[in-house]
Amino acid sequence: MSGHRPRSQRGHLPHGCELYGKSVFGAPLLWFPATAGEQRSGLIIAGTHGDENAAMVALSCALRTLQPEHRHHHAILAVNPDGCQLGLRANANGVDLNRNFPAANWKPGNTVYRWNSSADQRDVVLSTGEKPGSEPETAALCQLIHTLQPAWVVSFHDPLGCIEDPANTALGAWLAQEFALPLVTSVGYETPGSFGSWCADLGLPCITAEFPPISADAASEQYLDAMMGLLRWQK
Ligand SMILES: C[C@H](N)C(=O)N[C@H](CCC(=O)O)C(=O)O
Ligand SMILES: N[C@H](CCC[C@H](N)C(=O)O)C(=O)O
Ligand SMILES: [Zn+2]
Repeated sequence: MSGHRPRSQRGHLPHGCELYGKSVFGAPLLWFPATAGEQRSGLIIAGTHGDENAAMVALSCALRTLQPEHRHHHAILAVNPDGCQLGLRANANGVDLNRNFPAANWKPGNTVYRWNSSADQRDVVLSTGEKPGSEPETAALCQLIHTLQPAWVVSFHDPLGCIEDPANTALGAWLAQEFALPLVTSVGYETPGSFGSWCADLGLPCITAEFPPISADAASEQYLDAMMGLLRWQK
C-alpha cells in the first residue's frame, strides 16, 4: 500500500529519535520528530500511564509501518517509561503523572484511580507529587512542548473508549470517525493537574483519545490504519 513499509521491515523503529530528558530511574525520554510537513506539526503522546500499553504499541506499529516521509507530526511512545517497565500507572515515585502537570488546578496530596474496568469505584491511591511539575517526566514534557510549539496534542489513554475534544475541533471529529469511538467534551470526572488542564491553561488544543479495554495485539490490527492516518493527518 502507498506510504507503507513492507511488513518484513517493520521490526525496527525508524532512525532519528531524539532525547528530551531522563525519567526518575534515568531512562531516556524519547521523541520522534515529524519528518514531513510544510505546516506546523502536532504532537501525539502515549504511555503517560505505564499500565496502558495498547495505544503505545499501536502508535509504535504505525511509526514502523508509515514511510517516514509521510510523518507530519511528532510522537512520544512512552511519557512514563519507568511505569511501563514496572507495569504501573504511576511513575517510579508513585506519582500519577496525569495529576502532576503545573496547571492552575493542580491539587496537592493524593489521587485515586480504578484498579481495572471491573472495579466499581476509584480507590487505588497515588500521589499528585510534591509540587506542580515536580516529576522529571512532566517537567521534561512541558519543556519539550514549549520548544516545539505544536499546533495540537493528541494524548492516548485507555480504557474509557471515547475521544474527548473539549474544543470540538475538526481533528477530534476525524479521530472519532476513524477510531469509531464516541466523541465527548469531557471524560466525565475531574482531573486536576492533568495534561489536558495544563494545555487548556496555555490555549493549546488537546484531544484525549481513550482506547476501549483492548489488547495490544488487537489494537495493532484494529487501529493501525487510523494511527497511521493520524501521523499523516492534514487539515
Ligand atoms: C481501569 C483503569 N485502571 C483506570 O484507572 N481507568 C480510569 C482512568 C484511565 C486513564 O486514566 O486513562 C479511571 O477510572 O480513573
Ligand atoms: N483517563 C485520563 C483522562 C484524562 C483527561 C484529559 N482531559 C486530561 O486532562 O489529560 C485520566 O484519568 O488521567
Ligand atoms: Zn490513562
